[in-house]
Amino acid sequence: MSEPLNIALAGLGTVGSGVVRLIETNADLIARRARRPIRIAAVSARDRTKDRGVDLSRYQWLDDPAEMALRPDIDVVVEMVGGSDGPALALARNAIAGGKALVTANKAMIAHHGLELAAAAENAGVALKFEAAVAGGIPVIKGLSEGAAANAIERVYGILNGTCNYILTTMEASGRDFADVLADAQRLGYAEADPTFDVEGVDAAHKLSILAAIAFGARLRFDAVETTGITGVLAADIAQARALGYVIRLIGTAEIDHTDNAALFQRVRPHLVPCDHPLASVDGATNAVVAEGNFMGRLLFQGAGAGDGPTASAVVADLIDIARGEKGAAFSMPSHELEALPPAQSGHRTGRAYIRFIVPDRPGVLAEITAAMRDAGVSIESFIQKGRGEADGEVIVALVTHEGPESAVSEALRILEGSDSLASPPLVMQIIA
Ligand SMILES: NC(=O)c1ccc[n+]([C@@H]2O[C@H](COP(=O)([O-])OP(=O)(O)OC[C@H]3O[C@@H](n4cnc5c(N)ncnc54)[C@H](O)[C@@H]3O)[C@@H](O)[C@H]2O)c1
Ligand SMILES: N[C@@H](CCO)C(=O)O
Ligand code: NA
Repeated sequence: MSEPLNIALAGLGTVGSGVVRLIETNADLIARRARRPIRIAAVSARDRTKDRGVDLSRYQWLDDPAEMALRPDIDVVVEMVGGSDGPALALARNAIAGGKALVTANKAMIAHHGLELAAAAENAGVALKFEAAVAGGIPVIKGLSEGAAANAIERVYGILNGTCNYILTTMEASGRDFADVLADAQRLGYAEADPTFDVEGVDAAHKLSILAAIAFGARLRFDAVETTGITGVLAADIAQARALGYVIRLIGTAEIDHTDNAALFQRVRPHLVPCDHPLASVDGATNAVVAEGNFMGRLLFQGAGAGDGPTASAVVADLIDIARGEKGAAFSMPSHELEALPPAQSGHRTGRAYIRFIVPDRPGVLAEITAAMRDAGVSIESFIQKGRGEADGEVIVALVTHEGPESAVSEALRILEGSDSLASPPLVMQIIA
């Protein structure tokens, strides 16, 4: 068998210790499939004494991961520290500049600096791979950039954050509180170091921007993802949606808008999903990605989007590719060939929407809401008013619109803005077709 692929691991948390466990457990089959062994040459994390459930005594410990970039005996640096900038980015830049391949699970870093790192890797002639960064263990990057490579991708959308999906589906099944369920997701190792990235939709936006770049051959534009998280979703919304035949899921959607010149639409937002749609049965920390291509039709990728084992599986798959000598292009084509597409206007879009208001329980309120809808040209399909809401004297009013332009819904909400008939800003969720 050939020389081993020597790797250095930075970060030994949920993902890093999963990678050590996987490489140790499956060493033989990995060596056969990679046609050479994968050998851990050095490891580094903040705290050497911490019990991680893996025996690290046989690996060289580096107090400073920066050393990895300089060591001639290391072929690949595996970054599992996290954070868009700081030590992770410094390590990534130095590793590539030092001629090492880089494997990372860090979607925040790739979303912010992926184009720079890809260009640096191309110049240095080394691989940059990040399968674990999008939808954890699901090989969706490989699926899109290799399996679907012959297609023009028309749309890519799905459930991209395990923490939010775990929270929404657990709230749905148990009626438990948001905060209580979030604490569980953190305990299970699904949540980011800063869980606001999960619940505010930022983590899903990181992943969506990476997927969109690969799917459409577009320059990555994380800054242009329209992002709303799940913190505004009430137990009452979950119940209303259920009564109407839907569940609520945080969905990231990207597609090319051809209304004027080609533009890139990217949005993360809670959506209503019909109970018979494949995404409705995706629960817990499971992720699912749907990709629609002009020859392949609709593909559905589904699996564990977070957690040590599945994420490690994706990291080590990247290492096996590198061991086999497959460099590939980080975003499926050379970074300078990615097309610079402007962000699309969401008002061009059409569809049905759920709009929820919390209103004072007094005469005239419903009339004001329906008048605003009429004046903006929004046609209402159904309307639910539910008993007393959260606070005293307030009720929850939810409506579902007929198919129509999103710009009309925005106009209706603009008319209602600041009205004393609304106790708080309304929540709008699109309905997945
Ligand atoms: N947890 C998941 O399910 C999951 C899934 C996919 C991707 N990711 C990504 O993987 C990365 C790691 O996530 P995690 O959940 O394992 O995080 P974690 O907090 O469990 O582990 C981070 C590790 O990095 C080490 N570290 C922090 N600062 C360091 C520094 N300056 N130098 C050296 N080591 C340092 C910590 O000691 C720890 O070992 C993140 O980018 C995350 O977004 C996580
Ligand atoms: N925090 C992320 C981890 C996987 O990327 C999630 O909950 O999906
Ligand atoms: Na993946």
